[in-house]
Amino acid sequence: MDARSTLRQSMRQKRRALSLQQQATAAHKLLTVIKKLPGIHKSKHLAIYLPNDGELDPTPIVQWCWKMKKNVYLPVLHPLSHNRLWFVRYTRRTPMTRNIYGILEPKSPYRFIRPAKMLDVVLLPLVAFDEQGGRLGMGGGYYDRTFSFIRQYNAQRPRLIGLAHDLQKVKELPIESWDVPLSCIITDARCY
Ligand SMILES: Nc1nc2c(c(=O)[nH]1)N(C=O)[C@@H](CNc1ccc(C(=O)N[C@@H](CCC(=O)O)C(=O)O)cc1)CN2
Ligand SMILES: Nc1ncnc2c1ncn2[C@@H]1O[C@H](COP(=O)(O)OP(=O)(O)OP(=O)(O)O)[C@@H](O)[C@H]1O
Repeated sequence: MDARSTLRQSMRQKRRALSLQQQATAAHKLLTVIKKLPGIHKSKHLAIYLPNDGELDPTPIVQWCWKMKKNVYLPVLHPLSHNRLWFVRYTRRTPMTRNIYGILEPKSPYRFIRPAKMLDVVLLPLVAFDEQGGRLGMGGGYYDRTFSFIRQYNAQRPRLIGLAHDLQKVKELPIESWDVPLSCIITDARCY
């Protein structure tokens, strides 16, 4: 195994070891930090995710967005395009199904897709990060491929925000040429 996958395994194990109570506390602290982000109140279309594998739980943010009448979207594995994501509208009534990784996603997504370029904010889950902007995801390159247009066209939208538990911070990660730039990383403790 290379260094990246070894680190990925150990960090995933670390976050899975958190108790339900620790997860719930982290999720509520996260919402507090998110609400203070400049610009978040103006955003209308936010892509979020449903937690898997011990990830920092953004469901309080989903609830808050619904309450504030903001539109929430979830990543859906693209059925044709290799390792890319679609973003599909998510409401309390959306029928759900599990994807190949066992993660819940909206069923029959076709009617409610929003193009990635038309999202305001994307909250994406990280496996590890450093204070210099280096990051590690699950290894599929799904977000990198889907948002490669940001670097390509120097696009101002959407704003990508990485989410992770504070304990997923490492000293240094190499930045790869395909890594899409994040505007910040938010943990249960603070904003980097
Ligand atoms: N909550 C959540 N949703 C998400 C992501 C995510 O990281 N978190 N994704 C972000 O990309 C996409 C799914 N990507 C994923 C990539 C790999 C694995 C995974 O568990 N891989 C297995 C190996 C699976 C196999 O090859 O059969 C593993 O590493 O153990 C899960 C999700 C879209 N939705
Ligand atoms: N824009 C792209 N075009 C083609 N391949 C890409 C692109 N972005 C990433 N990849 C490939 O995807 C693979 C996974 O990348 P990496 O290990 O950085 O995943 P990751 O950090 O988990 O990404 P993500 O958080 O986006 O899922 C790499 O082998 C990389 O070559």
